[in-house]
Amino acid sequence: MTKLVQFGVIARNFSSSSAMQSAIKNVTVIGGGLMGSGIAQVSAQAGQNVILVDVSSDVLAKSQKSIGANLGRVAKKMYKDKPQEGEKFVTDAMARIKTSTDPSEASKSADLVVEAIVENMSVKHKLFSQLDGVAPNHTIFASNTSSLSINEICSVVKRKDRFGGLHFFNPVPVMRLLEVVRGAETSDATYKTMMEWGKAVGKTCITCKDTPGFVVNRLLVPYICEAIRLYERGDASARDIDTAMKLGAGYPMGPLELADYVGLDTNKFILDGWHKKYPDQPLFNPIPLLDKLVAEGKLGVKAGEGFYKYDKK
Ligand SMILES: C[C@H](O)CC(=O)SCCNC(=O)CCNC(=O)[C@H](O)C(C)(C)COP(=O)(O)OP(=O)(O)OC[C@H]1O[C@@H](n2cnc3c(N)ncnc32)[C@H](O)[C@@H]1OP(=O)(O)O
Ligand SMILES: NC(=O)c1ccc[n+]([C@@H]2O[C@H](COP(=O)([O-])OP(=O)(O)OC[C@H]3O[C@@H](n4cnc5c(N)ncnc54)[C@H](O)[C@@H]3O)[C@@H](O)[C@H]2O)c1
Repeated sequence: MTKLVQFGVIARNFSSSSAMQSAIKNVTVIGGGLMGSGIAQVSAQAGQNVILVDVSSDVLAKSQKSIGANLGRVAKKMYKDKPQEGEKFVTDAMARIKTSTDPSEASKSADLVVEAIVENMSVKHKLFSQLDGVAPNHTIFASNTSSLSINEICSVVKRKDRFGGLHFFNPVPVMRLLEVVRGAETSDATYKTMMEWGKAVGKTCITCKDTPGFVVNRLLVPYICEAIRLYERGDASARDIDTAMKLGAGYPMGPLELADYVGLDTNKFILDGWHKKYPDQPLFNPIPLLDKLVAEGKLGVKAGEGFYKYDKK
């Protein structure tokens, strides 16, 4: 029995110039959280058929709601004076997204599988080894990992030449960068297809080696961690640290606001993983305050509280 559920009522034909530039037509996104829902949205916006997968149907329902709202924001801008066309844009994109709780079933017709599940090597291994046996031969596998090694993630699959990293940024519909990560065995053809697909979904792509944090997170995560340490020492208030970096360095968000936005659990997963691998690097040392907040369930915006309090969505 198929577990695919289509949302959006009317499926209309869609042709977009961006969709024509990519060999990828069918994308399966695994993980329907913060990142997966954004990746599903930009893929559908670009005219691709998307299956969004999560273990939780509640998460999928929440994703569906947020994708609808975010598409509405995009449509408002794109079709300022043409609300009917804006409405059609939203309906068409929504109709291209199906949801599923069965990763194997959902990968059977995929040209590309983008994984955006929890930042944990053994959970990612379990998923990819399961999918390797069921996805078609030509299917490219990609991970949206923030910090784990692409070579290590793909060690469990046979298709190492058809595996790479596609690292998006939060919020996916807004952030223009995509880091395309080449593993040791990623083929030229796979790399080229990933770059073309990235452009087709509207991103500016850069090429990264499989090094910890690639480019952005190798710089950004130690910066966020230093801000948490500064706050933990009592050197300044959270508000003042954030104001300082917004007004003094021109960042759109301060580091503690950004930590809440990314998710304190994700920040902790990244730091713990790097500390384990590189115990002599003091920038990667554990931070007791971060550990405490995560243990208390204060994971940031998504939990309603982190360094700050938020309205629960
Ligand atoms: C850890 C990981 O591996 C890597 C990461 O992802 S690190 C995190 C990277 N991300 C960042 O650094 C984000 C930094 N923050 C920002 O750029 C900005 O604060 C922000 C874009 C999130 C919000 O901007 P802000 O001006 O405060 O709010 P807001 O006015 O609501 O949004 C700005 C625009 O984005 C749009 N927008 C915001 N969120 C959106 C979403 N989820 N979907 C679609 N559009 C969205 C708004 O409609 C608005 O558009 P407009 O200016 O044309 O009207
Ligand atoms: N949060 C960020 O700013 C950010 C930015 C770039 C990359 N990333 C990376 O993207 C990935 C996802 O991060 P997120 O912030 O979206 O996390 P999230 O917690 O918002 O979402 C993860 C989702 O994956 C689901 N899931 C877990 N195991 C699964 C499985 N086996 N099969 C299907 N679904 C499963 C969970 O139910 C959850 O809904 C992580 O690897 C993270 O490091 C995060």
